[in-house]
Amino acid sequence: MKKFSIVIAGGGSTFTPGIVMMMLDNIDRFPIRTLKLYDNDGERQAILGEALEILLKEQAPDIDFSYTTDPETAFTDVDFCMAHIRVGKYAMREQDEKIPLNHGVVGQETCGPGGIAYGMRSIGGMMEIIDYMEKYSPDCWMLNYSNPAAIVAEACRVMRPNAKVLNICDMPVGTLRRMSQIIDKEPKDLEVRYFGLNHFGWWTSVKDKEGHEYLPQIREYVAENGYLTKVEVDTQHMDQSWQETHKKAKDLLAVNPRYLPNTYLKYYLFPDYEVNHSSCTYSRANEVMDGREKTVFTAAKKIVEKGTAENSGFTIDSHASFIVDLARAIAFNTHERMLMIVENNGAIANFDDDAMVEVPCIVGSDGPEPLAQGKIPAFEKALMHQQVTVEKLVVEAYITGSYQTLWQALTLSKIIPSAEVAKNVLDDLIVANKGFWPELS
Ligand SMILES: NC(=O)c1ccc[n+]([C@@H]2O[C@H](COP(=O)([O-])OP(=O)(O)OC[C@H]3O[C@@H](n4cnc5c(N)ncnc54)[C@H](O)[C@@H]3O)[C@@H](O)[C@H]2O)c1
Ligand SMILES: O=P(O)(O)OC[C@H]1O[C@H](O[C@H]2[C@H](O)[C@@H](O)[C@@H](O)O[C@@H]2CO)[C@H](O)[C@@H](O)[C@@H]1O
Ligand SMILES: [Mn+2]
Repeated sequence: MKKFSIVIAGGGSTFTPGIVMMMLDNIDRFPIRTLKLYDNDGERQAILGEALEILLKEQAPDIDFSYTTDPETAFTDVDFCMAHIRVGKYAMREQDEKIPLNHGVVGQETCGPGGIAYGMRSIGGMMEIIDYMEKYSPDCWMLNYSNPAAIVAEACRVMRPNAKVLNICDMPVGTLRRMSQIIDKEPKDLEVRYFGLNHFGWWTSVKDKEGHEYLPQIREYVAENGYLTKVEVDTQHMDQSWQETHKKAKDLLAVNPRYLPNTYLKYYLFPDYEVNHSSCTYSRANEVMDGREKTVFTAAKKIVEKGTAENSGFTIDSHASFIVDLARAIAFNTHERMLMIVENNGAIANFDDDAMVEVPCIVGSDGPEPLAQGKIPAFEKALMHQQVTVEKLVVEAYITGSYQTLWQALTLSKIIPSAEVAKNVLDDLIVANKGFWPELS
């Protein structure tokens, strides 16, 4: 079988060790000859790079491993770029969450003003790595899960329409795993129908391969418990705040029992509840810095200190195996059915063609082919239209440098109560994001 050359962009990410371990776990399905880490923060990346070098020498000595901050070295001779960059890192995520909260507005990584601020930072970073990929390895595909994926995907559509970038999110994968636990099945036994935007959608069907529909059974469970399951396989997302998120799906279902909701809809439908249950001084960014970031970087330092990765704290991020499924779909034309963020073009019959939507696709060597999801009802359609317009305005504001357009984007966000609050939040975000956003006028 062909062996592939991979670069991980955002090599210093908290997810890098888990994803490398997951790739090693899948090496028979997806052989690797070269693995490179690329980051623009050499110091942060080196901590993980040194540890992974030791681990790979022990567990996969045939793989040519390296880490670099030099784009040419990183992007030359690569087949796939797995991209998970966070422009501004956790320090800026903290600002994205706390600035809106100080104005009484939801502060969240990818939704509402936090997501808009993050989007304005991510667009430049993403275009930069896409350009490196196209310059040094024109045949390479980028599998992107850098956030905010909805805004990044729209920016790719407008700014790099021909680039080989596939935008994907792990949330539908994680939620399907919870659903499969609820009905005592395996995710691979199930086939779903789904429509929406990234972090903003609904499952309309969950069937087994024989065609049995499980949506009513799952709905009954979610109406009582949300997606909180009894057997926990996802240790990372059992922090208190994530438990609350999974539970809150119960209230989302009460508003709209027709379909099964994406958990992040809670930020749009229950913003007042979210603000009342958030802390302006200790947000999710703090939870992650004190949790996942500390755990991963402490484990890396220990490996380097001991000179061995035996019994190391690095764990396989097995839920991320969808990344290998996606790479295999492209490399081996497997026609895997996956939820992807793609240009609508009729997949949702009564929604704008040029909207970036999240729908099931069949993925082969030429990329994703969206599956038709038919017409959607008025309630979901109106919510989606409002949100997708926010995402489009953010990209327009980035390109034109228009303060007015970004103010409109914030004003239109369902999470923000008025144009006045939108302006106050925007003015604080501009100060905090100096050097990361284009100058607005
Ligand atoms: N879509 C999904 O399903 C999903 C799931 C989990 C995480 N994520 C995303 O993955 C990314 C990484 O998350 P994390 O929590 O591990 O963040 P992190 O801060 O630990 O890692 C991100 C890394 O990106 C680097 N970086 C920033 N800008 C860069 C640039 N222009 N070029 C190269 N490297 C750059 C940073 O230096 C940092 O080392 C985030 O965008 C996060 O939102 C997405
Ligand atoms: O707050 P964080 O940094 O821990 O997570 C934010 C990410 O959350 C989503 O991904 C979750 C997924 O929903 C859950 O089921 C589980 O499997 O873990 C994932 C994160 O590893 C979301 O899709 C991402 O875009 C967010 O970055
Ligand atoms: Mn996501």
